[in-house]
Amino acid sequence: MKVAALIPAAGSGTRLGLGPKAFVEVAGRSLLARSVAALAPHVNEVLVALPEDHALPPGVPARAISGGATRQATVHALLGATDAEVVLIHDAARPFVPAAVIHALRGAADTQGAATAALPVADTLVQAGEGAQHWGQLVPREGLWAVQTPQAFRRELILRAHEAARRSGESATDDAGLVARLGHPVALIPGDARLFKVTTPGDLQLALALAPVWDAEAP
Ligand SMILES: Nc1ccn([C@@H]2O[C@H](COP(=O)(O)OP(=O)(O)OP(=O)(O)O)[C@@H](O)[C@H]2O)c(=O)n1
Ligand SMILES: C[C@](O)(CO)[C@H](O)COP(=O)(O)O
Repeated sequence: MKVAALIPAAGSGTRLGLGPKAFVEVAGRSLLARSVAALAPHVNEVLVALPEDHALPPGVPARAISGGATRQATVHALLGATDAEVVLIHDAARPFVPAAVIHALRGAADTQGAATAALPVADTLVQAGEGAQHWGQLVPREGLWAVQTPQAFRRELILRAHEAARRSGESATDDAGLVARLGHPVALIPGDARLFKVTTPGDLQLALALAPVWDAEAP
């Protein structure tokens, strides 16, 4: 069965403030290069979507297309550029991807069609009340998970979910959410704290601290 890794990397990195985020380097390797290197050994092809005016850096073993105006549009373009039966969709902005999570997702996609990495929420949650920064109502955290990537799908299913969203004009912050909207179950696979998304300057500091440990453990 042909499996593809699809890596949306076309974002502008506004919150990080260092230009297109996928090209930002952590300990000598870009976020994009790290994500590709983590997924490539587990799939038959790697496809990345880049900002329109950017080329794939040398030495990154992938095929590149141009992304869209939103993450959802970018993933839709990636889905149209592969004929793989199973796809692993993974944010370039999550550079540390444990192999065990990839294996678990692959298995779940084969048996259940759709699966995402996710972690049970560990903090107290509150809905802000009047004024964005005032305590409103406590949100019980039991049963709540924070969703990560990779997310794994039978391509036919995730493509159907994206097409349905296009037709209805709906958007979602991730791909598993679009599948759930079809009424199809999505398996929650325990992710990993190291799969955090590099979104803000603070996240980049965490990535810089983790990289030497991660690189020392890499096979
Ligand atoms: N039009 C877009 C927007 C986002 N992404 C990708 O989706 C992932 C998650 O998005 P996010 O962390 O929000 O990245 P940016 O959109 O670059 O960040 P910001 O919102 O701060 O601009 C990233 O790998 C990003 O490159 C994409 O491929 N195409
Ligand atoms: C796909 C995602 O990483 C799952 O948590 C997340 O929804 C992306 O959100 P962003 O607003 O594009 O950063």
